[in-house]
Amino acid sequence: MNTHQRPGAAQAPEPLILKDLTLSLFRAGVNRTLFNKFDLEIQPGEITTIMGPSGCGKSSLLSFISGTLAKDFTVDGRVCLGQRDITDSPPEQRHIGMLFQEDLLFPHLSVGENLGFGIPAVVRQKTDRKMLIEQALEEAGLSGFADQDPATLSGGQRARVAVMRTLLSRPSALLLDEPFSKLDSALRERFRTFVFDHARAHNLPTLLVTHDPEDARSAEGVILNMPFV
Ligand SMILES: Nc1ncnc2c1ncn2[C@@H]1O[C@H](COP(=O)(O)OP(=O)(O)OP(=O)(O)O)[C@@H](O)[C@H]1O
Repeated sequence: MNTHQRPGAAQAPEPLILKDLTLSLFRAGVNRTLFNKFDLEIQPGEITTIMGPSGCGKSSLLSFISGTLAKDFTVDGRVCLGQRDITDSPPEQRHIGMLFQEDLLFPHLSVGENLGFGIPAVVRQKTDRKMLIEQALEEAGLSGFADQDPATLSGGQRARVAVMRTLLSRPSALLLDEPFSKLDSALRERFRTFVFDHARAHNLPTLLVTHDPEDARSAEGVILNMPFV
């Protein structure tokens, strides 16, 4: 798949940068440091993988980047998109796309409505919403599915809709929190390729967290192993 600028794309791609991140948790009288002066830079179109066992802090790192970290944590450090420091920005202004283990499609909306949900107003003004949805469905191999109820889709089809919905929101970076772990092995292989190809085609700096070495190998980027402290 070639890198391409999509209609209505918001801005030039920028690296995702973490500077001097220290993240700790105080619980039952004990202070536990998950990250200590951690630095990371992911260029547009690159996929970096962080691997580590359950509970080491992978999801917490993604929450810090997306602005949804719980108040229980003590944090120091900055997160930037290129020159833009977004550390203190509310989540909705960060434009960070996320994919999780669960596809989180809205059950009360059709497939097309799910896809249309996140399209930013600025994109809708410039580009026909229906055309964007149809284009996304085609890319997901789901042409003609717009009016369908998400519950009628297979797991793989739902997963592809979730990816396209995230991309339609025009994110500046993509965070992947074990999005492959609930899929069976044949589907997993194909879905990995689908996600990684799209992340690169959209020139997104992408951070994958996983405990599966095969996910990390397939991403074909830098692999970092936790714990770091
Ligand atoms: N809101 C919270 N309040 C207190 N502790 C939390 C909170 N969220 C996570 N933790 C703790 O922080 C630590 C890191 O959790 P996190 O979910 O980031 O790990 P993880 O590496 O993503 O694990 P997994 O692979 O199981 O998802 C764990 O000890 C967890 O219990």
